[in-house]
Amino acid sequence: MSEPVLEMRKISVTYGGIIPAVASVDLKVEPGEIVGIIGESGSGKSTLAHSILGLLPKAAKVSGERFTLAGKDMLAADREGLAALRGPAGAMIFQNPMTAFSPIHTLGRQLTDLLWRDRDQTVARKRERIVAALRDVGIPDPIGKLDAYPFQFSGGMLQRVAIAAALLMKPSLLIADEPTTALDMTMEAQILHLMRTLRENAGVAILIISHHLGVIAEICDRVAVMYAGRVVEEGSVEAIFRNPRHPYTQALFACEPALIPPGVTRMPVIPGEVPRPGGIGCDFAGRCGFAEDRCLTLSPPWAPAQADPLHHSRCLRSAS
Ligand SMILES: Nc1ncnc2c1ncn2[C@@H]1O[C@H](COP(=O)(O)OP(=O)(O)OP(=O)(O)O)[C@@H](O)[C@H]1O
Repeated sequence: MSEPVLEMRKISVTYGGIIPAVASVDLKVEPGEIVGIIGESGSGKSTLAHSILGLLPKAAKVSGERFTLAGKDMLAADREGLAALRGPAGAMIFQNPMTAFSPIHTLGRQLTDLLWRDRDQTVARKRERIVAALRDVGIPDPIGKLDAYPFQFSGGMLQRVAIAAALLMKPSLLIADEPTTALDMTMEAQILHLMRTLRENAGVAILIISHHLGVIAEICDRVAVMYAGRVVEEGSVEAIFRNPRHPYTQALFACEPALIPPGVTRMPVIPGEVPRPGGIGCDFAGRCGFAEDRCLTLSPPWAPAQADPLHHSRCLRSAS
């Protein structure tokens, strides 16, 4: 079996203090796999994504047992080493594609700059690669677009260019942080279709973060649910959506507008706020409708579901 593109074992991240924003996370992404991360605001999704690409602020500390990206040891790498891995090992696309580009340079210039590593290639060869990448993501008249500026594109078209930019560097892992949140539904469907095509044609693995459960259900093979810096449930997309086991995952689904039954007129919310991790017992106990006394004092184990050993959750009720 081939090596995972990403492997994190007991990885924690702090922003300088002692309370972790990401706490002892285990996560694997296999080649060509699409893995989704869901969770409320503040649950640590972006911190996790930024740790993979060495994009955390200087004061942040990453620790744990094992952290590899495309076979490279991320725990052993210094800031320069992590920066060197950005591009060839992992690349990221963001919610707002406008922020990914400089407003004052043409796309041709900005995409050529990304190929600085390929010093032995002529300008003409780089141009050919850029035009091919833009064509691959469905940009019409790619040669004509090289002299255009970012503001001349719609949000959806610019997100396509951002994906082309990421793929130009042939990354093993593409990280997409809310890639369709700023787009309308038609554009969203096109971008999701594009990402699936890229996985099929280029074999790129994708880690996608989204608040939008419909996006996750549509595109992912596997899903990890984050709460207070931890992964509290993980399994195939079918397992998570058909049979969510953790009360937090169930609560997230109960708040998803598309899944609310007809006749319910008030939008449900999960009461309370995401706590900082590291307390005693289960981090969700204070907000959980099923909490028992033991949930306040015992740490829930990471336990597989009886019917599906690849579906895990971190809850005393589902473990017993
Ligand atoms: N630069 C930072 N310095 C200090 N703390 C931070 C920093 N960035 C994030 N945090 C804290 O880390 C925790 C996790 O935040 P993070 O942004 O990773 O969550 P998230 O799930 O991505 O949320 P959102 O969906 O709103 O982006 C939060 O408590 C947040 O306040």
